[in-house]
Amino acid sequence: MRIELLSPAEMGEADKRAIEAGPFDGIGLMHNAGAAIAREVLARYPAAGPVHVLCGPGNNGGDGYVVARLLAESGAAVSLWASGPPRAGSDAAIAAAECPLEPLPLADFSAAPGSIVVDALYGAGLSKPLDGEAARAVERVAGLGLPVVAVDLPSGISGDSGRATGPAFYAELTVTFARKKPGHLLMPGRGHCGEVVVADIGIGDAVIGGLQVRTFENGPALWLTALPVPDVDTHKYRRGHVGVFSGGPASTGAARLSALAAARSGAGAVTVLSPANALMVNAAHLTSIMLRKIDDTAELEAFLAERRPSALVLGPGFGVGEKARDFALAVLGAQGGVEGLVLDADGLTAFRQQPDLLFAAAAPKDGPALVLTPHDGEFARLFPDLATDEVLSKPERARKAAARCHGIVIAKGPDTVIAAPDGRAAINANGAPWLATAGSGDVLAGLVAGLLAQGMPAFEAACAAVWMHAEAGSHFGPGLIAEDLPLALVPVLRALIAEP
Ligand SMILES: NC(=O)C1=CN([C@@H]2O[C@H](COP(=O)(O)OP(=O)(O)OC[C@H]3O[C@@H](n4cnc5c(N)ncnc54)[C@H](O)[C@@H]3O)[C@@H](O)[C@H]2O)[C@@H](O)CC1
Ligand SMILES: Nc1ncnc2c1ncn2[C@@H]1O[C@H](COP(=O)(O)OP(=O)(O)O)[C@@H](O)[C@H]1O
Ligand SMILES: [K+]
Repeated sequence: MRIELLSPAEMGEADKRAIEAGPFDGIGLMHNAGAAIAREVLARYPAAGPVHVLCGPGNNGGDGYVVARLLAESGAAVSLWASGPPRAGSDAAIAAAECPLEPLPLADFSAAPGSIVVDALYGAGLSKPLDGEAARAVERVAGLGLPVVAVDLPSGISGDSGRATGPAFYAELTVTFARKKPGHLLMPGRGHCGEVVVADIGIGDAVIGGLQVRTFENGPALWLTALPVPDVDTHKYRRGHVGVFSGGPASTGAARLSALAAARSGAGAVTVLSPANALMVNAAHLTSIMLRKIDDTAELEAFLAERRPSALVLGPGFGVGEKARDFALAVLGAQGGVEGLVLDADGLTAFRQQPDLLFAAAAPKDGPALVLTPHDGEFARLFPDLATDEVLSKPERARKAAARCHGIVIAKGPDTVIAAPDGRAAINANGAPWLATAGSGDVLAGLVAGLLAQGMPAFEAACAAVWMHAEAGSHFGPGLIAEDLPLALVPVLRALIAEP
């Protein structure tokens, strides 16, 4: 799988370098792009009524002129609507000159029911919200309920951020070129794209490789080789030991969900670290998972020294306060052995007044890795300036947050972004809304810790956990509750670790 996600600027650069490298010049790439779209339209809508191709003034429109010509040559009934002529001397102007159809003014756009729309108004070059005749065309197409095939991106959607700053088409199918763009995976863009097909238009892998892209679609290709598989001669403590802090007697379930997920991920041993007053309730619900009393920092330090856990989860159901801060700082300051700390939920909120205290503690390079798993609300508590910066895309926010906290940030949601301080970012797109259920995040936190404990590098562990969690949830589907997720991980792991 080709997992790089190209920003519109990187796509422009790829285009330029591909033209320099040959064999295709600009109009050659445009012919390939138009041919790929025409092929998809003919394959998917073989009995289609009239096809209406809407062309903008740039190269996205240029692709549209190629599509219109090819569909007309194949015998389809095609109408061409343009918002104005392409710039003289551009590739789009060549494509328009090659197209025998006379464009009608976009302002007059109308279509009969049963028609299909090819949206070639704006793609990578979208620079402002759609307005005027383009906005009206979006409205009319939606009003008529016509299926839309988008060229590169549905017009109105930013390829960088997935945002719709104004009206935007809802496509049934989006055909993009060379690689997906972040806007195909980020919300609301993903919801506008329908199915996304990536067409090869002659931009080689070497060209993409030369761009040093730092944004990826999350999937096994990004981390499978780092996924821990036990050696034949392993023993349970070599498979990693995870400690999960429990809250008080009325809020212990979240920690047990994390603990179960850590165990299912393959950690050899998991211990719930419980305050004395919650030991009985935890004991009543734990079997393979161990239990230990920890009420203060001294007891925590004794546990770290004696039992040498390799990763810890702090936050689910824990309670917000000084104890959460003290424990997190004690884990981050632990000498040797601890691979990582996953801070979730209350563990994040506990630092809302003094986020710098947390970030400074995570700064030393030889200390435990810090992984933060905020949903939008928690993100805003730790990074209020980034959360309210309307210019930043979700990956840009997560990257800046990761650099600031010296840790991995898992910015959760339907389009979870995982970012590392070194600038890598992955966008996850295999989730489903069934995952939006109480306790689902607790399972994710445990899963990350389980992988960290087994020695997986933090960015890869975070990406793998997010993908497996989403895969388990979307396979399970309707009726999912968080208790189901740890067991639902089993078939996902089995498929990933299957013998070749
Ligand atoms: N590898 C590539 O980069 C290739 C790109 N191709 C096509 O080229 C497209 C990019 O072309 P362009 O860079 O010309 O960009 P667009 O065609 O997306 O936009 C063209 C121009 O419209 C103006 N504009 C943007 N948003 C507007 C708005 N809301 N209202 C009014 N005017 C607006 C901009 O100033 C921009 O210069 C891609 O999306 C793709 O379809 C293909 O031809 C094949 C190869
Ligand atoms: N609409 C959605 N589509 C896919 N995944 C979602 C959606 N909404 C939430 N999720 C995922 O579900 C989990 C919810 O975590 P969180 O908000 O911490 O809930 P909780 O605290 O109840 O466990 C996250 O992994 C998030 O990415
Ligand atoms: K488009």
